[in-house]
Amino acid sequence: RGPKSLLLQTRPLPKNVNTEIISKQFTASPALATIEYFRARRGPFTPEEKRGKGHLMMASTHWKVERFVAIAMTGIMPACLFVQGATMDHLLSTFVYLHGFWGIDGVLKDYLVKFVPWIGKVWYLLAIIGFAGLVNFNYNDVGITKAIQMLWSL
Ligand code: HEM
Repeated sequence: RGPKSLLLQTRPLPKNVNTEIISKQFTASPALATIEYFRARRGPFTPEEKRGKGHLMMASTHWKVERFVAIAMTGIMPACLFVQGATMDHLLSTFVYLHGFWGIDGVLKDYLVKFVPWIGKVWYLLAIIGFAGLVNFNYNDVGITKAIQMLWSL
């Protein structure tokens, strides 16, 4: 976001913001500001951002959903070996795909969006095409579990 980055803004925060609670506002020399520009943004976040303005859910709720999905995968992965079929294939693909999607999405948002603002749209497009491919594979081929087993037995 260049010089408009929240980190580099010097305008005062709204009166209702408790600066003891949120991160200190950034003020620095141009040299330090350049270094700061290349760091991933970890705040200060505006109250609107914390509430998840423009998003479907609060960031903390999203974080919990991500962890729920990651933990669920530890059960779904071995379960697929014992209970096989289309339902398990779709469950496995959906959970692993969601996890991988959010994982990469987070890395892109933390490190790349700042330099390539449209990268998120490319990622969403790739992700939709990729997921469609997986669903197609589960419907019209041996399914993801069987495919992994076949790969292992090579
Ligand atoms: C049961 C297996 C797995 C578990 C329990 C698991 C768990 C986790 C957890 C807890 C995180 C968050 C780490 C953090 O925020 O500090 C994470 C990040 C991530 N995971 Fe997994 N994961 C598993 C398998 C996978 C697989 C199969 C993929 C690839 C599709 C994957 C891709 C990622 C990515 C891209 C990140 C983000 C890395 C980052 O932020 O630097 N994970 N995983």
